[in-house]
Amino acid sequence: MTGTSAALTPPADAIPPVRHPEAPAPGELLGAHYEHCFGCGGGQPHGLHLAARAGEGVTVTAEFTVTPDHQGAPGLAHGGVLATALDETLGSLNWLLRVIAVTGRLETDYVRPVPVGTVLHLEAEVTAVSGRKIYSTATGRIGGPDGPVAVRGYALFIEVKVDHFIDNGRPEEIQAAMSDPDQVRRARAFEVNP
Ligand SMILES: CCCCCCCCCCCCCCCC(=O)SCCNC(=O)CCNC(=O)[C@H](O)C(C)(C)COP(=O)(O)OP(=O)(O)OC[C@H]1O[C@@H](n2cnc3c(N)ncnc32)[C@H](O)[C@@H]1OP(=O)(O)O
Repeated sequence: MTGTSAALTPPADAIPPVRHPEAPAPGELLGAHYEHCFGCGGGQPHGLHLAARAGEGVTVTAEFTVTPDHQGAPGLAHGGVLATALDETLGSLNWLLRVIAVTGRLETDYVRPVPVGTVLHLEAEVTAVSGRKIYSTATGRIGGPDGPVAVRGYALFIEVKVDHFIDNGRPEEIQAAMSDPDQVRRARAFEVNP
């Protein structure tokens, strides 16, 4: 059974997404948005280390290898970890719009169990934009990029300003991030770009 809630149906006045002219070229790795991100950061030993790559239009592909740290049942990936992989992949799409956005709603279908040692091949696209609301979908396959579908995700991201993080994050991490000029420059550049 699949299907999404009404909250994930774009309104009638939604428009197709527009790839930002300075978005990374198709095929380019996007890199981590934050070193300590559980989804993509290199500084998280048990994190997903998910690597996303720009695709054509407003699409990305990504890969994530399930390790023993990611188990729920013996030898199988935890559903919450798979949701994280979907969330991270969907979130990376906003890089191509050059917009800072956070997940407002995420819905998932779990179609097949995902064993430890599996590479989850993900693809995602933005389907519509309405003001600050960004609608997107993702699919995760096992056994190769054209293998059987294991998970699907449907999301609504909401555009925010950098202040969202500054106002709500724990001061220790915010101060560390603010003292990283690359992190601040990138975030501010995204914020002011039309
Ligand atoms: C130095 C610092 C460096 C910083 C460097 C940053 C790097 C870039 C990091 C990115 C990180 C990504 C990481 C992976 C993606 C996550 O995992 S993000 C983390 C998980 N998400 C969150 O923590 C978000 C928590 N929620 C919130 O903060 C607030 O609810 C939100 C989402 C910002 C919305 O609040 P708001 O701005 O007050 O907006 P609001 O008016 O409530 O809603 C706007 C619209 O969205 C709709 N909406 C909002 N929520 C929902 C919902 N759940 N369902 C349906 N509709 C909704 C509203 O109905 C409204 O619709 P309209 O009335 O406009 O038609």
